[in-house]
Amino acid sequence: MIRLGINVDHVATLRNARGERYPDPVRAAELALENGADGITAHLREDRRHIRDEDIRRLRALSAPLNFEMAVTDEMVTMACALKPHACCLVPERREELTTEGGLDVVGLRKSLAPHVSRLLEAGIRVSLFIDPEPEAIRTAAALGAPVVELHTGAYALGKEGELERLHRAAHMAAECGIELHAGHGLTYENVSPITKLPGLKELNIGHFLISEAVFVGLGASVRRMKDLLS
Ligand SMILES: CC(=O)[C@@H](O)[C@H](O)COP(=O)(O)O
Ligand SMILES: NCC(=O)COP(=O)(O)O
Repeated sequence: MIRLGINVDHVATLRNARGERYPDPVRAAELALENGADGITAHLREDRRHIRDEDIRRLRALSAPLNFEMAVTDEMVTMACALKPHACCLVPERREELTTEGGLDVVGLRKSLAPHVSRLLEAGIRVSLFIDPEPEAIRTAAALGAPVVELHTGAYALGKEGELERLHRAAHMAAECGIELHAGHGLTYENVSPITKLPGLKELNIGHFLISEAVFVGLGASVRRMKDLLS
C-alpha cells in the first residue's frame, strides 16, 4: 500500500494572499486525514511565502505523521530538532524559484550535509532527501545514512522525454542501497498511475494539484480520489 502525504503549502498561499487567518492549513490537514491521507507534508520555506512557523507548530500538534520539508540550514535543523516531527525532507531552495526546481545536490554538498543529517537522525527524526532520480545521488544519500529518498517527479510531470525510465532506474538503485523510496512534485490524477508502478515505492507527497482540485470538488473528494488511484 502506497502512503499518501498531503502537502498543505498552497492552502497557506491562498490565506497569505489577503493576510487573513483563513483558509487554515491545519483545518485542511485535518480534513485530508479524515478523507484518507496517511500523513501531512508542509514546506517551511526560508522566505515563508506560504507555510509559516506557527503553521508548522500547529501541524506538529496533530496526531498524524508530519513530514517537515525544509532547506538544510542551521535555523531549520534547530527548529526541527526542537519540534521533532515524524520526518524531515531536506530540499533545495532558491529565493527566486517559482517552485522547487530540482533535487538537493547531495553529491556536491555531501560534506556540509553530513552533520545536519546526523543531527536530525540523532533527534529521532526520519530523514528523507529530496533528490533528482540519479543513481549517484541515491548512493550518496545511503552513504549519508538517510533512510529515505524522495524522487523529484517534476520533470516527469512536465512530460520530459525518458523521465519515467530514469525514475525506474533510480527506484532499482534505491532498492539495491536498501533505502526507502518516496516520490513527489507535480503529480496529478492524470500522471500519477505510472509513478505508482515504481518498484518499492512506499509514499507519495502531493499538494498543489489536490489543493487546486479542491477549489472545484472540495478537499475531501479531491483527496479520496487520489487515495483511490493509489490503492
Ligand atoms: C519539495 C516539493 O516538491 C514541494 O514541497 C514543493 O516545494 C511545494 O512547495 P512550493 O510550491 O513552494 O515549491
Ligand atoms: N515533495 C512534493 C510535495 O510535497 C508536493 O509537491 P506538489 O504536489 O505541491 O508539486
